[in-house]
Amino acid sequence: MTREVDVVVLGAGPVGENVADRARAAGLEVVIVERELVGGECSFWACVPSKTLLRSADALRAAARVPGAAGAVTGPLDVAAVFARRNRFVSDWDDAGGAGWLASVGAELVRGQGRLDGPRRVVVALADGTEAAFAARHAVVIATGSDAAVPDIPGLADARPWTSREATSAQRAPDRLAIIGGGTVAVEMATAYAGFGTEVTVLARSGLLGGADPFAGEAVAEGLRGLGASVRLGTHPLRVERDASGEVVLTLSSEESLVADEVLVATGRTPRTHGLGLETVGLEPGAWIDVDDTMAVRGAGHERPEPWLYAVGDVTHRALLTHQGKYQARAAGDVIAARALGRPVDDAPWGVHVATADHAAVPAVVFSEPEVAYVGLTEAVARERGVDVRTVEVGFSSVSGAGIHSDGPEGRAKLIVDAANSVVVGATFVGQDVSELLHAATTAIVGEVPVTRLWHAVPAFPTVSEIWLRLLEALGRPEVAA
Ligand SMILES: Cc1cc2nc3c(=O)[nH]c(=O)nc-3n(C[C@H](O)[C@H](O)[C@H](O)COP(=O)(O)OP(=O)(O)OC[C@H]3O[C@@H](n4cnc5c(N)ncnc54)[C@H](O)[C@@H]3O)c2cc1C
Ligand SMILES: NC(=O)c1ccc[n+]([C@@H]2O[C@H](COP(=O)([O-])OP(=O)(O)OC[C@H]3O[C@@H](n4cnc5c(N)ncnc54)[C@H](O)[C@@H]3O)[C@@H](O)[C@H]2O)c1
Repeated sequence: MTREVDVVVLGAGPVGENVADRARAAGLEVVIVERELVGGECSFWACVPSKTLLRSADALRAAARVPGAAGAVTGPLDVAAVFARRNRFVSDWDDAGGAGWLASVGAELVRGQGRLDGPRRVVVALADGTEAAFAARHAVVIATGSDAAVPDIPGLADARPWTSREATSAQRAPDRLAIIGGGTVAVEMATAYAGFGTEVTVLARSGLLGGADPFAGEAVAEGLRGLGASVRLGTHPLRVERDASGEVVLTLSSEESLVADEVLVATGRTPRTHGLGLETVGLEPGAWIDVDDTMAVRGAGHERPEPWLYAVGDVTHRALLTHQGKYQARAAGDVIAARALGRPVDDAPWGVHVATADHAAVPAVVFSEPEVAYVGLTEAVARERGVDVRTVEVGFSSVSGAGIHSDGPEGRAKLIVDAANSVVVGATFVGQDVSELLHAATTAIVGEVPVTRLWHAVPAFPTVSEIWLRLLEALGRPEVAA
C-alpha cells in the first residue's frame, strides 16, 4: 500500500536533516529515509571525527609557540586519549542522538534504502526484507551525499586501501601511511597522523590544495614537512600491491618504490546516485545531480508547474561542505513549504529561497598545519571571470595581536578586490587559528561592503583581526576628490 505524505527526504545526513527541519517548521508532514546512520558522513566518518583527531596536536603546537606555556607541555601527545575523545564525539558510531533530534522536530524516520519509483514516488527497502511505498504530495528531496572515489590505479582496489572512512574511524595509528592525493582530506589526514608519530608520505600529482590560492598549498607542504611528513609533489602511484606480509608497496611515477602499512586514497568524491531509481524520472544514474538555485532538479520532467524533485548537499556537487549543504537545505526546505502552502517565493539572487552564495561566497577551512581558510574567488578564478582584479597580501608578523597570540607568527592573508566596484570578492588566510578570521571576510563579500566602508570596521587591539587593517592599509587609504 502506498502512503501519501507531504515530503520525502532521501538521506538523513546533516543536509537531509536540515531540509526535514525547515519543512516541518512550516507544518508539512515529513518522512526521512536513512539506510545507515542519522547524521551521515559528516557526523561519523568526516568532519567530526577528523577534527577531533586533529585538535589535540594542534593545541599542543599552539602551546609550544608561547613561552611560559611551552615549558609546561613537554610530554608527548597521548594518542590513545585522542582516539578515545574521537570515539566519544562520534558516540561510538551510534546515532540515537540524531534519531532523537529528528523525532523532536516531528520528522518520521524510516530506516532503509530508498529509491525513486517514478515522479513523486519513493520505495524503501526495509531491513526486514519488506518494502514501504510513499507518494509525496509536494516534494521528494535527494540528500544522499557522496562516497570516496577510488581511482583506477592497477592493484589499488585489491590492496585494501583506506578511504576517509577508515582514516577517520581507525583505532590506532599505523607506523607508515602513504596518502594518494593532495586535496583537503589528504592534507588534514597527513597533519593528524604525522601528529600521532606516523611516518606519512603524501603523493600529490600536482601541488597541494588545488582549489585554494597557490600560496596556501605551498605553506601546507612546508608545514607538513615541518611535522616530519614527506610531501612528494608531481608524483603519483603507477601500481599498488599489498604483499603477503601485509605491507603495501607502491610503485611511483618516479620509478621508486614506497612501502607503507596502510595507503589512504584521498582523490575526491563520487555521488551516491546509483540504485536510486533516477532513470524512472529521466535522470542519469551515477551522475551528480544538476539543480537550479532553489535546489529544484533540472531535467526531472516536473509534471506540474511547481517542481517536485529537489537535491541538496554533496550529491549536487555545488560545494562539498556541510555548512554549505545545510544552507542549501534551508533554502530548499523553505521554498518547498512556500510552494506547497501557496506563499510567495523569493527566488531572485540573494532572495530567501535561493542558494546564491554557492556561486560567490563559499567559506572553507582546512584544518591542516598551518590552517588555511578561504572564501569567495581565488585570484585565478576572479581573472577567469573577467573581474578587474586588485590583490594585496600581508604577513601576520606585522600584526601585534598575532605576535601576542604566538611568538613569531607565520602565515599571511590575501584579499582579492574587484577594483571596478571596490568590493572584496575573495580572501585567503594561512596561519595558526585563522579559521576564526574567515567569517568577517564572508560577511564583507556577501554584503558587498564597499572598501571605503570597511575602513570604518575597526578591529580591536591587540587581536589577530588587525590583519584586516594591515590589508586595508596595503590597498591604500581612500582619497577625497578635490
Ligand atoms: C574526511 C572528511 C572530512 C570532512 N570535513 C569537513 C569539515 O570539516 N567541514 C565541512 O563543512 N565539510 C567536511 N567534509 C565534507 C562533509 O562531510 C560533506 O560535505 C557532508 O557530509 C555532506 O552532507 P550530505 O548530507 O550531503 O551527505 P552525507 O553526509 O554523505 O549524508 C548522506 C546520507 O544519505 C544516506 N543515504 C545515501 N543513499 C541512501 C539511500 N538510497 N537511501 C537512504 N539513505 C541513503 C547515507 O547513509 C547518509 O547518511 C568532510 C568530508 C570528508 C570526507
Ligand atoms: N575541512 C573541510 O571542510 C573538509 C575536509 C575534508 C574534506 N572536505 C571536502 O571533501 C571533499 C573531498 O576531499 P578530497 O580531498 O577527497 O578531494 P579534493 O577534490 O579536495 O582533492 C582530491 C585530490 O586528489 C587528486 N587526485 C584526483 N584523482 C587522482 C588520481 N587518479 N591520482 C592521483 N591523484 C588524484 C587531486 O589532484 C587532488 O589533489 C572536498 O571537496 C572538500 O570539500 C572538506
